[in-house]
Amino acid sequence: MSPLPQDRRPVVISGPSGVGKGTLFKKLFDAHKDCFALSVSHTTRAPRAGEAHGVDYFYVPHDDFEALARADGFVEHAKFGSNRYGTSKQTIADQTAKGRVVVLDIEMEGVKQIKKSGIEARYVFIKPPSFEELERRLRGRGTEDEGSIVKRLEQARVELEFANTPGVHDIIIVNDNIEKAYKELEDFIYKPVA
Ligand SMILES: Nc1ncnc2c1ncn2[C@@H]1O[C@H](COP(=O)(O)OP(=O)(O)OP(=O)(O)O)[C@@H](O)[C@H]1O
Repeated sequence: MSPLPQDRRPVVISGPSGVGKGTLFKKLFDAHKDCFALSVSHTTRAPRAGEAHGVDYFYVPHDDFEALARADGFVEHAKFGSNRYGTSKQTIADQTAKGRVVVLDIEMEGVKQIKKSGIEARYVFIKPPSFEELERRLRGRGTEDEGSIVKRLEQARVELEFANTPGVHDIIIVNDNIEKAYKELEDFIYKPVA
């Protein structure tokens, strides 16, 4: 079995949509079986076909979500459209208790909230080699309609600007060559604790 990283703090991975976050953490999970757990978020939206409770999301009624938010049960939460999304403190604690290092795939506002919450975590930002390449990947993935692509690219500009703020992230990895980017991510996560 692959060893756990010495540093057990949750790893927060952010970066613009289409930059390759999912591709990178899937490689990490495949290479190190049973070492990591992707944090499952809570949401008030209805499950889509093929999605499962506890796997893709924890699907909860609006009232339950609000109650948990009031009880300070989330490390970060946000509203997209009419639905709420959030990462519960309990989910992180449960996975950590199982001996896994929790990986959070989170957008910029969530990163800001986690930083404010004072929770111990490591922050990784994945950057595209260029804006044009990001657009090519988003289009190439074929999952988004034109409106969604335009929105994601606008948001990408904001996120890339935010990532320039000194001290926000512990490492910024340019995902140009996937193997090279993966190696950088793995080296960072497995860096011995000083
Ligand atoms: N280094 C790379 N070179 C070329 N293509 C890549 C590279 N890394 C990822 N891709 C491709 O780019 C597309 C977007 O990758 P992925 O879905 O992992 O992005 P993401 O950051 O997780 O996006 P989202 O935030 O929308 O979930 C995919 O089609 C993926 O195969």
